[in-house]
Amino acid sequence: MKKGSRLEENEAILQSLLDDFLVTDAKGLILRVSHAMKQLYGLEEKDIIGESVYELEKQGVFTPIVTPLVKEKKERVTIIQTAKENKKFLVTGVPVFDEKGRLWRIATYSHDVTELANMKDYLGEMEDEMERVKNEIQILRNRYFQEHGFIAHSPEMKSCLDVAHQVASVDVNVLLLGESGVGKTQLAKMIHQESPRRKEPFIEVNCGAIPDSLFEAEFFGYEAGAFTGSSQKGKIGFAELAEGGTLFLDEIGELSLAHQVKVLKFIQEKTFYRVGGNKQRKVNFRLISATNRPLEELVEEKKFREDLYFRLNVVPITIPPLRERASDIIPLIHYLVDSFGKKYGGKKELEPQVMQELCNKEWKGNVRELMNVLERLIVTSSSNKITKEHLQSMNKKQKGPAVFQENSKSLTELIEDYEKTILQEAYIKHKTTVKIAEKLGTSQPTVARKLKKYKIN
Ligand SMILES: Nc1ncnc2c1ncn2[C@@H]1O[C@H](COP(=O)(O)OP(=O)(O)OP(=O)(O)O)[C@@H](O)[C@H]1O
Repeated sequence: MKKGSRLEENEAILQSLLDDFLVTDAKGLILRVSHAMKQLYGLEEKDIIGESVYELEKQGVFTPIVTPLVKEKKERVTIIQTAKENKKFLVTGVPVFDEKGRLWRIATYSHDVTELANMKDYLGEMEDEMERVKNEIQILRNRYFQEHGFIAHSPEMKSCLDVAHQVASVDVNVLLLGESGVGKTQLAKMIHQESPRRKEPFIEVNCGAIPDSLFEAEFFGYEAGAFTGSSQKGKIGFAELAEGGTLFLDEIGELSLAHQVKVLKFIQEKTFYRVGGNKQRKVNFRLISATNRPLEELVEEKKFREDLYFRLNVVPITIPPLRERASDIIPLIHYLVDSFGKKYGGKKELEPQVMQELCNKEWKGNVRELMNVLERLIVTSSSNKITKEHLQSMNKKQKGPAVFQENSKSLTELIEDYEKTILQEAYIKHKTTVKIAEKLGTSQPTVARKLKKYKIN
């Protein structure tokens, strides 16, 4: 190929490049440009040949320029440049050296990235907007939960609430797991409140509190005169009461195997017969169940039916014990002190040491125990400030049997005090009368009577 035609070929290649191509000398004087210059920057070739890029930068044609950076670094440099009409260019400057290694030319090519930059800005704005909306939702949600008396500051509790929130709108079976007093019932109520069934009933059935022999009659109801001692009018059971709403089966782990079969059939078919009745009844409800027992272990031990477990366990939510979510304790204390203060007509305040001590407790009975302690502290303190001494004296009273003191209470009163303390502790731990009776080796009616007597609930 002849020398002339090689040059022509180079020129043709250069001009065919869609991107702008510009060559300056070492001082930044423009020697050559491609035709795309007009299309991209709106500049005529004849107007800028011989011009200095520094001058064009001053005039605001494009800024910043890559030339000084290439001169300084003596290597390829890429920058984002802004031109008129806020166009954005990705500009790369390449140094060309003479045979002595001195900077001779700077070749620059630019690529229009306006659209890309706009997209990036848009994306950035969208991300900011999303962040803002997310924060707003979080604030609204916190406010909603706070208004409904549900404190959730810890990440663990927040993630429980997130799942609860997600499943509230669909009729999926939810199984709430966690120790006694962690807030399972409260969460079940909130799921109901956020569900489309909120205007319909929320029927709570404490499976552990209904004596085995009465379960069917209580759960499915019975027809008039169905059995000796039954009401003449018959009775509607929990199953029927839940029509249209949410049926909350609390303490489901306490159900006997025989009743598990019946409940499973009922959950699957959503139909039932009242005791002594022959009319099949249909009911439409959403099911939430809860237990503080390790259901999986019970299944392995064949104490809980696997098929029922799978039915219930569609969406499990495990609420961690209070001791594992320390960041909930202080907000809970503030909330409870405030609401008990209002209930008992006086604003109370905890001394910092009391706060410290409460934060360090193990809270085996979880939020219920914390509530009981704060309620007792508030009710029994005569001053507005609850002190460490007050807490200690209350703990002492709770701990052991009272010892004999001159002019102390009568023996009956002392025994009653002690009995009350035992029942309070047992109630915090086991909640149901059936369970308490079992643990204390007494009958369920006795426990129910004594709880009533001592106003423990
Ligand atoms: N996060 C919370 N914020 C405010 N109050 C709470 C919270 N969690 C629980 N409580 C309160 O603590 C008490 C016990 O909660 P709840 O009855 O829901 O516990 P539970 O897990 O269902 O207990 P159990 O297994 O013994 O039935 C209730 O009075 C409830 O309102």
